Amino acid sequence: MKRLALLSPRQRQALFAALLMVLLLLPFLGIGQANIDVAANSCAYAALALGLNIVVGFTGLLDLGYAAFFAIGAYAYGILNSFQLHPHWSAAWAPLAAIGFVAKLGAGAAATVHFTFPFWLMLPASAVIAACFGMAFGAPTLRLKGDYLAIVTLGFGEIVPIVARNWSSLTNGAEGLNGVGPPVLFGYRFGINATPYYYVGLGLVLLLLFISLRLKPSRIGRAWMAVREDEIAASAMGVHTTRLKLLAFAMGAGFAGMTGTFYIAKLQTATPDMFDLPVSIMVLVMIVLGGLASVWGAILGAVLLELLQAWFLPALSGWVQGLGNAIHSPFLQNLELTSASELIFGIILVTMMLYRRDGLVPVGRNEVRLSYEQQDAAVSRGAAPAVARLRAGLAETTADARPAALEIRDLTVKFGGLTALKSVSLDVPPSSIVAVIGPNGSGKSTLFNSITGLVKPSAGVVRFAGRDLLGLRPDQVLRAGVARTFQNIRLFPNLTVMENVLIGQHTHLSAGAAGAVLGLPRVRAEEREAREFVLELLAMFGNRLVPRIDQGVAQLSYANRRRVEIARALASRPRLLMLDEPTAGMNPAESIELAEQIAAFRDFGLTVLLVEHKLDVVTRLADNVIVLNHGEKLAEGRADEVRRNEAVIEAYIGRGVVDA
Ligand SMILES: Nc1ncnc2c1ncn2[C@@H]1O[C@H](COP(=O)(O)OP(=O)(O)OP(=O)(O)O)[C@@H](O)[C@H]1O
Repeated sequence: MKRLALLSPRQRQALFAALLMVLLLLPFLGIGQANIDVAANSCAYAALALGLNIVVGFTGLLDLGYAAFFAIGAYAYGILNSFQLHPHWSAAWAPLAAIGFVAKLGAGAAATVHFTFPFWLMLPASAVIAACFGMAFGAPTLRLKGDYLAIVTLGFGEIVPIVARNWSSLTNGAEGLNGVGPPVLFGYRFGINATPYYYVGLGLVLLLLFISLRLKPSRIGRAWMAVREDEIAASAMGVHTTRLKLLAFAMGAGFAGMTGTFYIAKLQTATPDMFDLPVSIMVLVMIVLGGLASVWGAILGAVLLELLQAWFLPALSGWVQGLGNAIHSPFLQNLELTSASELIFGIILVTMMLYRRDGLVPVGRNEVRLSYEQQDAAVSRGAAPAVARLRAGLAETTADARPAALEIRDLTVKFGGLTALKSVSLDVPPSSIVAVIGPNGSGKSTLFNSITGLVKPSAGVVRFAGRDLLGLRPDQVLRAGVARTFQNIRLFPNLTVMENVLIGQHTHLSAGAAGAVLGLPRVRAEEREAREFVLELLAMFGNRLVPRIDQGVAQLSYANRRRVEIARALASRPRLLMLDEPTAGMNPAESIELAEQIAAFRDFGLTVLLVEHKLDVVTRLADNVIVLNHGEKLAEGRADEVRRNEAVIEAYIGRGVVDA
């Protein structure tokens, strides 16, 4: 797999073309109908895996009831192209009959309607129907996280087959739908020959593969991954997390719905047990085996599991039974491993978790080897292009808005019985730097969280540029022009430096899922420009980050991670930048370097609110300092005044520091 990653894009394209050629010629290679059928089933599983990969792999939503959407797509087609529903014929049906969606069976008063909705129409229609169910189901449940979401989806996955089993008038209950019509293409009726189904399945996989590959590096794909990596940070960077989760859920459901239609058309029957829990688990195992979030991995996992079930398990049963005959063991003679697939899934899951968590085709990060020169820090202060663009962004937003002043009045935050902030008021004038200092637990982070919508204050007013921020979601606060960093660094650890900073531009980019899939020129131009801006922003830190642009942020030094977080916040082109202990973990030289960069931000018009423990940094930077203690404002003034304040010395600075 590593070798594959090393291939140039051209070599990869050639490899893909060769593979595609083999796949297209597969039915002519004399492999037999049974194996072509296995190949067609592999396509169905691969399509399912690609859909679940969007939900679980890209967005990190553990969905254990995915087969429900597969069932919905299957029954949608099955019901609308079979004899299951046969209402009495009336003239009202005539228009549908004219376009071939229904047929009249019998004559006179006994005539009934035979539903014959075409497969080719139902393929996209099922995607839409399943996606609608996905949204209806997701809207109330996607607020849940992790295990809770898994349990709710598990329930949904159980409910759908139960409904199918019991709503006999619609689904024919446990007996299942019979006589589901096969696809008809230009008068050719597919029948039971596996070959045409294989080609349809292959087409479906190619379509879904294309969509997945286009979405993954797009604005939407990045936002999904941001949600997966750190929902709070994603939201603070402007991602409307609920909407994106819903989109992922709907899209995954749509993929499954389409596959359901394909699968049922191929089998020409649908029974509820085809959509039970083991199917959801099987698809999950496929993407874990392939590598979560890995598009090619999902396909590989699906093919391997189908081959395992179709070839390996029957062969294994034969070997074991043969062994049973040889040693006269009735237990082994009767052992049927073909039905033991769930046991095998379990073994695969456990083995993957123990030995290869990233799956067979891990989502690789380039290991960037830096030259000696690149590793040697060349410090820069305020790279001109980024500054120019940030300044232009500020001018744009300030043109019709009021000055970027932050006003906080009587802000009170309570956590149960603990009052973290007591009636705190402060002002951050436009284009100034205000620092908040205070001992641990004095409420500094709570202040930041209240401003950015992460904590709900019990009373008070937070107004920025004349707009009330209280009650807004974190992404709305970002849209209002307020970006922040976190005390404990909340980057998206499995994404690269470039991807992290690109996510900062989420609200400034407009590409939706459709635009990204279609590769519209507007979207491509926007993406190119966004990447350029990232490079410009990173250049603000000299060569500390530029050579590391494709590195996963988890590999960066602590100080560099802080810089990426600042760049990510700046990427949103804020008017107020809130930095929570930006120099924590940096040595004195690095702290001063960063302090000068922050000063440069103010110089080009940004308003900065800063939490900082290093008093020399505060003194160097802050126009005004606010001291918090036990959630209350203890003092306020210029840094030198505050440093001499007796109460501040007592509560925070300590006499030793001042005397020294
Ligand atoms: N989500 C929460 N639930 C309950 N208590 C909280 C919560 N967040 C903060 N607190 C409490 O509120 C008080 C203020 O915490 P906060 O993190 O704002 O302090 P801080 O000044 O940022 O401290 P530090 O410098 O250690 O980060 C502390 O007593 C803390 O334990």
